[in-house]
Formats: sequence, structure tokens, C-alpha cells
Amino acid sequence: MIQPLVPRLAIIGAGLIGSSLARAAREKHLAGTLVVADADPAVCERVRQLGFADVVTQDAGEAAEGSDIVVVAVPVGASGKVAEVVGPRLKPGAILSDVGSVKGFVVEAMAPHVPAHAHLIPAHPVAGTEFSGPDAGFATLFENRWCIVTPPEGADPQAVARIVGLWRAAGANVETMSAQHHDLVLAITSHVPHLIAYNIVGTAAHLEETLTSEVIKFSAGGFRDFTRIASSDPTMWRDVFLTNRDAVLEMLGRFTEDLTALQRAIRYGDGDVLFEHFARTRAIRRSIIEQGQETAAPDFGRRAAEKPKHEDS
Ligand SMILES: NC(=O)c1ccc[n+]([C@@H]2O[C@H](COP(=O)([O-])OP(=O)(O)OC[C@H]3O[C@@H](n4cnc5c(N)ncnc54)[C@H](O)[C@@H]3O)[C@@H](O)[C@H]2O)c1
Ligand SMILES: O=C(O)C(=O)C[C@]1(C(=O)O)C=C[C@@H](O)C=C1
Repeated sequence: MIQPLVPRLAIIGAGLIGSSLARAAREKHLAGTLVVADADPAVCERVRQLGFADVVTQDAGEAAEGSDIVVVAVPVGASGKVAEVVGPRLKPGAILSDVGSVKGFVVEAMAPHVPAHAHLIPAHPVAGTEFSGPDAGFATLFENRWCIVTPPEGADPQAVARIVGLWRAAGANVETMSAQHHDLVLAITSHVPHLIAYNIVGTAAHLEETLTSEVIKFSAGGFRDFTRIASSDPTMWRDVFLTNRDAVLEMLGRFTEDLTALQRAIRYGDGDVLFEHFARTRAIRRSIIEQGQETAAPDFGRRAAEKPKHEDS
């Protein structure tokens, strides 16, 4: 019989990302035993109904016990608390990993709880949707998407290779970099864009009542796309901004300067500045599409939107 990639895989947190990894592991037979833990009893009950785990428990420590790899998939702000529970239960050689959108903070919060006989190898699958919870996950979420692995200095190469292997087997392309570099890159590619979306939708909501209802009525294009992003989970994004503060503030500073330059071009009727800027950004969009990074995830999201978790409850 062929040995599974991971004899016992534990996933702590069964929301969008945890349940997607569990589904991918189940479909691709990556785990001998797949254990899922979640602090919320209603989520545990739903995971049992959905049937993508062998063992479901509310106790993260119990899930970690005897596991070869433990993947923490909770909001970044809760990762330290989970590591505190899981750390003492890790067996010799076990790997503690995560999926958090911020990496520097996660290492600081989790590392003190990892015993010398185990390994901490953080990772971040750069794939998601605006939906949360166990119903929102799907097995193909990571297909052909990047997963960034951020091994701490001196990390065991074999442990790194096992986490890289897990994400490749789940369908992702893997790149490794330092946690600090990750946080700077993601600040501009993911965190600031979310802040802009939250802000513009908030601005529209603050307009006078008649104008706001017209915004909703006529939002077919650009604004509608922003509302998708701005409907993302408030807990997750609060934690991202609180834990990646320096990198976000650095990128926000640059963003504000560039915005002021565009504002100036509009004020003084400088069409050349506007045209050149828009031509450059169009080229960036085209190169993203050429690299195959344009994702089908929003469509999955829309399909899921027909029956979002929030309307079930
Ligand atoms: N949503 C995305 O697009 C996306 C993409 C990549 C990475 N991430 C990262 O993945 C992580 C999870 O995000 P998500 O979208 O799956 O969130 P989610 O809200 O869908 O799920 C999080 C789950 O964690 C559980 N949880 C919270 N605290 C816990 C604790 N102390 N112990 C056990 N379970 C706990 C919750 O009950 C919930 O079921 C976050 O760190 C986020 O930054 C999210
Ligand atoms: O597609 C979306 O809805 C997402 O927001 C996914 C997205 C992103 O910004 O690209 C969000 C946060 C993650 O850490 C990784 C991916």
C-alpha cells in the first residue's frame, strides 16, 4: 500500500482556508488520518456533517497529539494562543505550520511555544475569497496559486521540504522568502488593496441618503468589485492590519504620495501624466494575466454566494 504524504495531518481552524486544505487533502489522499479542530462547536458540527475529516474536535491540543504536521488556520491574532495549546503536545519531529496572511507576527507569536524537538515552518497560501467558514472552502482553491513558505533562519531543510511538498501536493506553486520580505510584498499586493476597498465602500456609505441609494442602484462595474473585497471577514482583516502595521503604513505612505500626484494632474488638466500612468498600469494587468495568476476564485465565490454560510444560520 502507498504511504500517504502525511501519516497524521491536523488542521486547527476549519474556515475558508482550513476547510479548503482539508478538502484538498481528502480528495488527493494526502493524509493517513485527517484531524480537524475548531474552537467553535457549531463549526465542528458542520465539519462532521460535511464529512471531510476523520476526527473532529474542539480541542486543538488533542488534534496536535501524535500529528506529523499541524497547520494552524485561524485569524492571525489567535495564532499565538493556539500555539500555546498545541506546542506542548507536539511529538518529536512534528512540524507546526500556519496559513496566516502576515508572517513576521506569526513567527513571534508562535515560536516561543514550539519545543526544541519540533519545527516551526510558517506558510501563506496566496489564495482566497471574501467568504468565511467551513461551507466556503473548496478543494481546488490552491490550484495554480502561489503559496509562500517563510522558514525561520536555521530551519531544518527536511521540515521545510515537507511543508513545500504538502502545498505542492495541494496544487500550489511554492516560493520561499523571509517573513519580513513577505510582509512588505503582501502589504502592497493584498493588504493595502483591501484597505482601499474598505475605505471607498465606507465613503460611499457616508454620502447623503439619496446618493448612497443611487450608488447601490448603479454599481455595476468598478465599485461593485470593491464591494466584493470590502465584504471580507472583519476579524481576519482587523488582525492583518494590527499585525502588519509597519509594512502597511510604509506602502500606504507611498500610495498616498502617488494619489496626490494623480490628484494634481487632474486639477491642472495634465492629460499626459494621467495617460502615461494608466498605460503603465494596464501593462501590469496584462502581465499578471499572461503569468496565469488571474484567478477563478471570485467565480467560485459567486457560486458560493448563492448560499453563503451567514444566511444558513
Ligand atoms: N480568507 C482569505 O482569503 C485568506 C487567504 C489566505 C490566508 N488567509 C489566512 O488564513 C487564516 C484563516 O482565515 P479564514 O479565511 O479561513 O478564516 P475563517 O473565519 O473562515 O475561519 C477561521 C476559523 O478559525 C476558528 N478559530 C478562531 N480562533 C480559534 C482558536 N483559538 N482555536 C481554534 N479555532 C479557532 C474559527 O472558529 C473559524 O472557524 C487567517 O490567518 C487568514 O489571514 C485567509
Ligand atoms: O481573492 C480574494 O478575495 C482575496 O482577498 C484573497 C487574498 C488576496 O488579497 O489576494 C486575501 C488575503 C490572503 O492572505 C490571500 C489572498
